Amino acid sequence: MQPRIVVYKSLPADVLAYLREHTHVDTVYPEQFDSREAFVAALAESLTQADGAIGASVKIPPSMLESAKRLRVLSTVSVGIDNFDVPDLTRRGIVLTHTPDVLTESTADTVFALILATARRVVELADWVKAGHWKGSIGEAQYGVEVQGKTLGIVGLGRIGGALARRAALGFNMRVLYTNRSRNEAAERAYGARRVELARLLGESDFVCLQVPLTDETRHLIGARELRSMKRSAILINASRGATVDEAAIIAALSDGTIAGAGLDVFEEEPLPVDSPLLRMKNVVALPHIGSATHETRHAMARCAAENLVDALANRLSRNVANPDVLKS
Ligand SMILES: NC(=O)C1=CN([C@@H]2O[C@H](COP(=O)(O)OP(=O)(O)OC[C@H]3O[C@@H](n4cnc5c(N)ncnc54)[C@H](OP(=O)(O)O)[C@@H]3O)[C@@H](O)[C@H]2O)C=CC1
Ligand SMILES: O=C(O)C(=O)CO
Repeated sequence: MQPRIVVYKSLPADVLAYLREHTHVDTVYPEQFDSREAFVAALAESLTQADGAIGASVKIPPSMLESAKRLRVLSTVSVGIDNFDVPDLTRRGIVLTHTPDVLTESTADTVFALILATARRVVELADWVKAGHWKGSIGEAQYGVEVQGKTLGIVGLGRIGGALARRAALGFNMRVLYTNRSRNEAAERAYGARRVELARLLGESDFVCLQVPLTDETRHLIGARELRSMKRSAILINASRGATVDEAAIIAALSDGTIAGAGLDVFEEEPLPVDSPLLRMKNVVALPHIGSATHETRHAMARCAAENLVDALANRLSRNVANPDVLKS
């Protein structure tokens, strides 16, 4: 008998067809429900009958799994795994798979787009032109700051951080500093990246980019104190998860000139509430969590997650397992 799965995010037709070839598919999509609560309740109910599930952007806490006695595999269409309690999944014997690598380059592009957009005030000035304010030669009031030759601090130099370091060092002749718990020797060799303490990175960088996973250790890693230790001319870029930064602290720091600007792809609450002060700040470029959002990358992520699920259900997956300890039990 084919394993039974729940698909809780719409997937490209060919990926869904692939899943239907190998499994019995049930679907529960957010857009079918009037409220988020109703969707989550329906998902929890369908997990009770499922061997596996595939989707993204939904928190799946232990409480949702109490009655999911058959569940063996959760496949997230993302590299980030902060929607799950990973040790709890391991205790339950549930394999968690994710999609590293396939989104690395497109996400690094988004980060670099935020660096350039904030430094050169691209969004603010494009809006200024559209509003009919361009009536003569531009002057200092419209100048931005240089990116090339500056110092880039990467908090979390892993796969995406490495692709960012490559763009910065080889494309823009930037000096690269980073903080990781362990050294990234490949990035040190290839891009001259230098591992330093967070305090030094914050104090010396012109652009501080967060690319750490969201964990208990990294939640609110950047708060009021850290923002105060940055240069007043510095720009903060966050394309990791909103909660790696204390959003109230960043709003205060941007309002009082503690830092010069921010490029944000992720927020503590998503979608960003329409009354967020961030939306009224000229020195903020806010994006709707588009780090990996190209047609090509999103398709590759869906395909990767589907293959992860099918292979894990067949007990033949050794790649892309976020809790490899589960395979030992
Ligand atoms: N905006 C978007 O759309 C996207 C956002 N993301 C986010 O980016 C994150 C990173 O992805 P990816 O580069 O593939 O992941 P990697 O695991 O390759 O890189 C993460 C890096 O963070 C470092 N790190 C982890 N914990 C800490 C810590 N406590 N202190 C300092 N450094 C730490 C790791 O080094 P070490 O272990 O040595 O500390 C590692 O170098 C994802 O988890 C996701 O949240 C990813 C894709 C798209
Ligand atoms: O993969 C992730 O973790 C994302 O945030 C979306 O690509």
